[in-house]
Amino acid sequence: MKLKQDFFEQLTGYYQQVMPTPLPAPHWLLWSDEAAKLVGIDQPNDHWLQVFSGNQRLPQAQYYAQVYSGHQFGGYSPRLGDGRSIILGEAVGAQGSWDVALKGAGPTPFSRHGDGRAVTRSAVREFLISEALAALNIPTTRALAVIGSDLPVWRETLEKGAITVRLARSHIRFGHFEYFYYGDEHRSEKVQRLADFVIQQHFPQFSCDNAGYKAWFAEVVASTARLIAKWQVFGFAHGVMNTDNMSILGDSFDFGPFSFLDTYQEDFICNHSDPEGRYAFSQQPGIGLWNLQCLAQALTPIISSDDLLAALRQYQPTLVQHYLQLMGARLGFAVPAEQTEAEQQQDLQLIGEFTQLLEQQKLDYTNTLRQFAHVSPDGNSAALRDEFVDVVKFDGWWQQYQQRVSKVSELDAWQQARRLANPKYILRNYQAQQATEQALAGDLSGLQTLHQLLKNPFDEQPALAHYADRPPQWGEGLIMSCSS
Ligand SMILES: Nc1ncnc2c1ncn2[C@@H]1O[C@H](COP(=O)(O)OP(=O)(O)OP(=O)(O)O)[C@@H](O)[C@H]1O
Ligand SMILES: [Mg+2]
Repeated sequence: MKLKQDFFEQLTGYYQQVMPTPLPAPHWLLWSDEAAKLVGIDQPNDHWLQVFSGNQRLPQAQYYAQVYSGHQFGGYSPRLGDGRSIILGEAVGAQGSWDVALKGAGPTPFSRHGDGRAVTRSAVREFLISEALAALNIPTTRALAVIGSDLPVWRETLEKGAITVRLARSHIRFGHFEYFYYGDEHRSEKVQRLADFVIQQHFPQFSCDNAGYKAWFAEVVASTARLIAKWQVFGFAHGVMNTDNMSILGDSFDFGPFSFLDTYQEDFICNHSDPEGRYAFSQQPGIGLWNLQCLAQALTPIISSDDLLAALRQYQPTLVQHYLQLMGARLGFAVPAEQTEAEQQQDLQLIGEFTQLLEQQKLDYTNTLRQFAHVSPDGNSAALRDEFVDVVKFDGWWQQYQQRVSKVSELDAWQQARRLANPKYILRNYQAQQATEQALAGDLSGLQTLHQLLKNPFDEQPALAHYADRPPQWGEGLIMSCSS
């Protein structure tokens, strides 16, 4: 692994150096060959086990925790920072560079009252969802490995400590900009330096001047809109969309109480600490905009209000267009890039009526959509229709749908395209929970199977078909605690 230190060298004052606290008797729980390849590591061995558990210093690494702040559940927290994540530098890979971070590596100057650790349950969930989202083509940080230990860590009960080795194209969050905007007497200069760094590292097409800043922010708005469109399309609820968990590159970032929808439910809340549903599934698009508005405020020293507002106005149209194109692909009709508003409204209505039916009839979101791979839009709808209890309502919808879908000349190709747009497998919380309990009892096979399964979510994988079954009653729509 070849590391460079651009953030460390260029942004003194934006982090503090700190060494990991050794993790006693570490062992591998999970390893991603795909993620390892991104950073040029061949395989797990004892050297990497010692390095990633923080027990052995990697000579070419710097060890530091970044400072940031953020709006948490609507209120501003002026100083957060990496309280349990330590960054080693940027690994240079064939397809770009990746920050390498040890999440759960012990206290840092930003830990406040926390212990700097992560528990196995949450480290495993972060790993599985990172790799699962990547396989669904949803922009995300990646996970290289999870390292387990017997270190006692207290949450609601006594648990075991673990480290996720996280790879991120960048760890810079909206909250980084907020920290220097609200908290630094040299705010203009500090915000500008950070923006220059992001542009030079990730947006070489833009210059570091007024026109470049404006174009860059428009791109941040667009990538955030595209990301959240994808979450809505695949039924992914993030759960803690605080501005300190929003990546400046529009990648899914920080996985706590997240959940995919099992049964379709618009107002599904996956986070136990969010009783009012600020981050409910249906609220995500609006919260994405709210968060971008916070970022825009922090960028006022370098971008005019008019330019910021103009960029923010593109958020909703970008999100809607992206959402329609992807939902069109799932349902099997083409959505042109340029649609009139009336056409968009019609498509939104057709899709909305379908999801309403799913909600009314308490159907599984993923499994029902997968049935589009088994229907013929010109005729046989049985595979899909059989999912519904109230078939009369379904038939009404199907008639409208048939009018929207163009004549299908090659049914096999059409169905194959539906298979590639509608995953058979998603990460279901209860399955992660079961596999983690098994791993804590010493048997890693459940975790490995789940990891394998989620790498190829669109494949039938007949031997593992039971993973696509609806959850048992106890495991349906599990609401997760925030403690991790
Ligand atoms: N166990 C802990 N010890 C110290 N600090 C913590 C701990 N858990 C969370 N924090 C800090 O609390 C803040 C909010 O936590 P949040 O759960 O959003 O982040 P995280 O999961 O720790 O990390 P990241 O956002 O890097 O994925 C962050 O500053 C985080 O570092
Ligand atoms: Mg966080």
